[in-house]
Amino acid sequence: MDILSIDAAELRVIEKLLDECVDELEDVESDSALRRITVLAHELPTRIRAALNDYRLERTAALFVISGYIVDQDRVGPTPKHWRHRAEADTRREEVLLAMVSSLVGDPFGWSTQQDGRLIHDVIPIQGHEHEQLGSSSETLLTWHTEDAFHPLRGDFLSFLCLRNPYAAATTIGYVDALRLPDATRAVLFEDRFHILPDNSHLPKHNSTDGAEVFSTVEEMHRSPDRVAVLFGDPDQPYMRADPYFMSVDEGDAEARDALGEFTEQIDKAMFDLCLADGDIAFLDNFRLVHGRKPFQARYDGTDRWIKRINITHDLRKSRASRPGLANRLIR
Ligand SMILES: NC(=[NH2+])NCCC[C@H](N)C(=O)O
Ligand SMILES: O=C(O)CCC(=O)C(=O)O
Ligand SMILES: [Fe+2]
Repeated sequence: MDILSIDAAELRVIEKLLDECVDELEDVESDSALRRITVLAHELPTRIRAALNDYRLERTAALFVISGYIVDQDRVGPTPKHWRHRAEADTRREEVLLAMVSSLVGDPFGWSTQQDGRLIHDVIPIQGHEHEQLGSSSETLLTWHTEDAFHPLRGDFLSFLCLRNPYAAATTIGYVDALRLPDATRAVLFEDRFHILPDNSHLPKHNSTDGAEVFSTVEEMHRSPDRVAVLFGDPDQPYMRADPYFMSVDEGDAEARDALGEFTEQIDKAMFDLCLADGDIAFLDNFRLVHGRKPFQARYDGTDRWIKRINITHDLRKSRASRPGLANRLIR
């Protein structure tokens, strides 16, 4: 992992930039706000812009953390009980900051099938979800995964801004570099022999969006998932795509099953903890690492862990046919 600690002078530049623009950017997720934020990001301190450019080009570790931003806990207010209630909180400043740094790595996008089509997600524990395989779970291990592994248009990167994490609940991280696989196993993982089902966050029951129409693509992926590869790209320095909890192989394909088992075991062994603290901004390379979250005890009293999350793509054009318009960042 690489870390950049914001120094006092840099923090002043960031705060001033936010002071000047946050009030005018009423709807952070609107097309006009996102375009303005992308331009304003070029006024961030040079060291941050340089580090994010190196990160975007994979010259640094797959996990990159910027620490030292200070969250005004009083202004932000209590952690909402559900992401649907996010409007009750005043987190526009943090959303603008996260969108700004994210735009230096690529372009933020979202899914019309996730969190009611919000571009900036809230990762908070939700009562009743304790044991679900969802970001809103708590008491159960959130098994490691590539974010939106099932989808060919999944993000290149993910960004998190931690608003609070009072009990230091751990995000887990596993690097693709940790793999030491025999050539034969590696070769199998490079072949299109694996199914990945859509994870539960894309189900209609975890959205309040009216009309099932936006879910039809994901439902089709559920009915007949494509066969995909776990490893791809350079044979010696591959990228990965996996979410074992939602994966299977064709019946009778013992070779693929064993290769997936070996892969999963090695990643399991190499996983390490990342305990995000207030104000930490983390970038996760969705091609070079997998991530999950350890169990924790939620409080539901307004003091719970709260992370803002954005999906980032290198290339919005790839999803153009799956978005209703140029100005719309939501894939359906
Ligand atoms: N292995 C898994 N649990 N995968 C699903 C991950 C959770 C999902 N990304 C969410 O936002 O809720
Ligand atoms: O809570 C975390 O640290 C990670 C959550 C996550 O991976 C998810 O919601 O997909
Ligand atoms: Fe995730």
